[in-house]
Amino acid sequence: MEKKSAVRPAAVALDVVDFAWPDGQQVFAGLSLTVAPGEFVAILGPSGCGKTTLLNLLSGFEQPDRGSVRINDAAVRPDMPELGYVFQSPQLFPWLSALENVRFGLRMANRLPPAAQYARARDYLALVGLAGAEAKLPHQLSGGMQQRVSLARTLALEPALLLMDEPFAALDAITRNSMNEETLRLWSALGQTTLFITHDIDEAVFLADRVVVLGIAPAGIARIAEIDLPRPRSMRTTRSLPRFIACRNALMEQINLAVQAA
Ligand SMILES: Nc1ncnc2c1ncn2[C@@H]1O[C@H](COP(=O)(O)OP(=O)(O)OP(=O)(O)O)[C@@H](O)[C@H]1O
Repeated sequence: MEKKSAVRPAAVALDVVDFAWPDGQQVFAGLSLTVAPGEFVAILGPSGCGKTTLLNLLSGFEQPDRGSVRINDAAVRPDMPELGYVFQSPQLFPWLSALENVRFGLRMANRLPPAAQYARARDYLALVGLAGAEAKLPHQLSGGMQQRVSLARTLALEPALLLMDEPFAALDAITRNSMNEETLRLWSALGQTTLFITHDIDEAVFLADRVVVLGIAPAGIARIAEIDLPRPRSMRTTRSLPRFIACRNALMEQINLAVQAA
């Protein structure tokens, strides 16, 4: 697929980050992680280990008590144009068409005249496989299609860093598999740095260049696994590779150890 944009992917650096909630619960102590421009990193870990908190720190919604979170060498702020988010629920406006939902972010960013906003919104809807669905309202779309609209809305802003918080957790297994392939197709076309939170070990291994396993808070990073499976990846071939199976079994073991250690 042809590149749609000249996204310059962002570098991410968390440097010895401490974070506790106001009630005193420590989630991270001395957490450090760097993500290279264009890298796809999955964050995996048991429930309550701090995955969403980590994303909130990376997006500047929460501030560390100590240490720093930097995007392209600048302290992160929630309004940075580099940042794009995709959440578990598509969060579409029910009264706006698919096209207007995608255009919404562009309208808010106010960087393009209206005709160019519509052109770009159409482009990104087509890119996620929804050409022809422009006029549909969210309730006329399946769950998977709604999540595609949400993805198109975020991608249309051409973020340098895409933060995805369990984006496909609410979808059925078949739709989820096709969204995983779609995510890789879009990532290789657009090239943005991506951090993808998931509970699902297979999903993490299938998608990522590296999988970061978090232990129960405040353990921080329990393991970082390099996933050197060949790209492009597909469900059918990648998931049956012996290396895929070995990698996911090793990660499963690691997560079990993290849970037992808590
Ligand atoms: N706003 C908050 N105030 C106080 N504690 C919080 C808050 N949000 C989360 N926590 C606590 O911080 C810890 C980490 O929560 P977080 O939601 O980041 O975990 P998670 O790994 O994303 O969990 P899950 O996989 O279940 O979504 C948990 O113990 C949680 O109870």
